[in-house]
Amino acid sequence: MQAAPETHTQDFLEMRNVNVARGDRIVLHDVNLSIRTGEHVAILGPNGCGKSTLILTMTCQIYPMVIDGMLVRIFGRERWDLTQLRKHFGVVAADLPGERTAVTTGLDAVTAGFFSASTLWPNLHVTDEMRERAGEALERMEASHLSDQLVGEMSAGEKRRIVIARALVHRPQQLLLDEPSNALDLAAQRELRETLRRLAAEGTGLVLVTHHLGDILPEIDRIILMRDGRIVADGPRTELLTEARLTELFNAPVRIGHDEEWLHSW
Ligand SMILES: Nc1ncnc2c1ncn2[C@@H]1O[C@H](COP(=O)(O)OP(=O)(O)OP(=O)(O)O)[C@@H](O)[C@H]1O
Repeated sequence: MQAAPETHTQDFLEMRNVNVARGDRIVLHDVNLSIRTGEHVAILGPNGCGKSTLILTMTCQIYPMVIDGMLVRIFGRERWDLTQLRKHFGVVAADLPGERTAVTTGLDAVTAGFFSASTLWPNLHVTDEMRERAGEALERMEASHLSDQLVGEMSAGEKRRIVIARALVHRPQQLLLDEPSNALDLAAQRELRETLRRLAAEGTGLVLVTHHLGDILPEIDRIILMRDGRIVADGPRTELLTEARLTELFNAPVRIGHDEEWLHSW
């Protein structure tokens, strides 16, 4: 059975006057941003411009500087118990979390997502409902056949499906993905795009950080361009995904090719 995402009537995100320091430097400056629940957004910008920091701020893994007028509201609330908040969106990390046993299967790795753990350590209390929902998440990723396969023996593309399934166990309505196609071969990139399109069609909002225009699904209509820790443009793809805008953003010549609704750059 396919699980529908949980529905939220509140905006996924509202940020006002957000400044974030890392180390002894301010790396996000005066960010103002709203994202509706279920909205699809791609964030682009040169290395080090603050994209991952912005995602970490959205997921409350990093906190902004406390200044007058600063606001971060997630699903309508400024204060969250983090364990509760994690149930409301899914975060697709670059890889599965590090430590696991030699016998961690696909189903174990996905079920461990309920505990933000790398595997099902003996002290974790796994309920039948958790196993069932982990099975549903694998099904949604068309990855049920990976349930019993050892994670250590999976290909990069197969592991990426497991990583996304983990992020889906709480049936989130918003999924945050930071460079999801990194290290994937051409077939696995294609699989990933098809997977994300399916999730988008089911109503899961995608917030995607990427360096590859090919990752920007036709469903993603809103583009945010960042440079030097600032949002420098926020608007429709037709206006922002142009050679002129990207050449200016990356300070280097960017050429864009079109293949129906898809773009690629070189
Ligand atoms: N743990 C850290 N401690 C101190 N500074 C950091 C840390 N992580 C990142 N930074 C700095 O914060 C700035 C923004 O980094 P961030 O990772 O958000 O950029 P990014 O746009 O995601 O880059 P990339 O495209 O290379 O992944 C960079 O100048 C980086 O050097």
